[in-house]
Amino acid sequence: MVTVAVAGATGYAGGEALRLLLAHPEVTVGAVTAGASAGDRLGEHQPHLTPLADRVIEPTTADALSGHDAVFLALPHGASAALAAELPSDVRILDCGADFRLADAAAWQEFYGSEHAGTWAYGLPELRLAGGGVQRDELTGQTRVAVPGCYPTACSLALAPAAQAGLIGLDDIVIVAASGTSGAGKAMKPHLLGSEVMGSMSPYGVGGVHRHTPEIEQNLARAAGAPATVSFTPTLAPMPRGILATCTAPAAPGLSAASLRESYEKAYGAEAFVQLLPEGQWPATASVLGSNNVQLQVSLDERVGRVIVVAAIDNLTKGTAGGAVQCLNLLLGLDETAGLPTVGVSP
Ligand SMILES: NC(=O)C1=CN([C@@H]2O[C@H](COP(=O)(O)OP(=O)(O)OC[C@H]3O[C@@H](n4cnc5c(N)ncnc54)[C@H](OP(=O)(O)O)[C@@H]3O)[C@@H](O)[C@H]2O)C=CC1
Ligand SMILES: CC(=O)N[C@@H](CCC(=O)OP(=O)(O)O)C(=O)O
Repeated sequence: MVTVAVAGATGYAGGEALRLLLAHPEVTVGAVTAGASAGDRLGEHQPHLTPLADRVIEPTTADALSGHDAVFLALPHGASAALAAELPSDVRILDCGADFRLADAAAWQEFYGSEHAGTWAYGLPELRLAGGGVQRDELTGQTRVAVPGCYPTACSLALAPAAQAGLIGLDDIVIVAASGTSGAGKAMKPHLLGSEVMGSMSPYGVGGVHRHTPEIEQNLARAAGAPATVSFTPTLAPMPRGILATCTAPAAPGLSAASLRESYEKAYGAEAFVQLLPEGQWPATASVLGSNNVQLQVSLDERVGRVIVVAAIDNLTKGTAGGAVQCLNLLLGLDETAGLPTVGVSP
């Protein structure tokens, strides 16, 4: 058994990590830590995590987190670097925040407005890479992993096979994605009040300013082996969980619908968590909730010459905590699927 501590245990990402870790056959949950809620019982904040209801939340310090085989950091952006520096180098750290996701320090500065902390191995195992590789191979032997953002998980897995195979143009990629409100975390924000969100959908971060834009571009450039530019527009949907990403790009000259589909079958046919749906069936967030699955459908709009890929994930499972557990399994040499649900909870 390995012991895993969770920092940010009272938040949405930390809570989902604990839900999954409690069901993991090789894991014992160690320290649970947070910020202002330190000293409370975990059950006051995460009543669904019944086996841990009486655990007392500890302050988030290196002392509380050290002595574990692995640590999940589910803290606000900017909190990870200082903590990670204080933890022994052999402790596996899975950072659910953004601090170490980008390789380009200038892009970090532009989109996050702070000093770049560095770059860790990127935790999206199924990401296809130029030259025929796959990101999972780069995770073996690592002790520090940057878990992807929720939108980049859905959007990158949607378009990477086409980018890798040269089936799309890289300079006119357009993505519109809807997210459930848990993507924004638990902290109170006026635009997330129930009366603002229920029964309404609205865009935010419009005009190329959302911080996931450079992360998606980075992933697609790695898949294609050439720079990619993305117009990304997120929208807020009146549901607690789920992301539905509609991704389109110019089709390469002469591309047929059959060869497009074939390239996705080839890329993801052996993946446990990525399912290309049967022709005519479209992804829906309700079909993936609570599971670590990514459901995809591809189409060729021959009239305008564009490839369309639609992807659905649960932002808290595959989009954060499930992705982190998947990476933990790889770091530990366990079955990549250990402890991870592939069955959802619809409706
Ligand atoms: N929600 C999502 O879908 C996704 C989230 N992420 C990332 O995961 C991380 C956590 O997000 P999320 O769970 O949504 O956020 P929440 O706001 O729901 O939770 C934040 C957690 O961090 C703790 N915390 C806040 N400030 C401090 C501090 N100064 N010191 C120690 N602990 C602190 C909070 O504890 P307390 O209760 O005591 O305040 C809480 O446990 C973020 O980096 C986010 O970007 C990544 C992908 C998707
Ligand atoms: C609905 C909503 O607000 N979603 C969040 C994305 C959450 C996510 O993936 O988080 P990090 O990159 O912050 O880790 C947003 O758009 O900022």
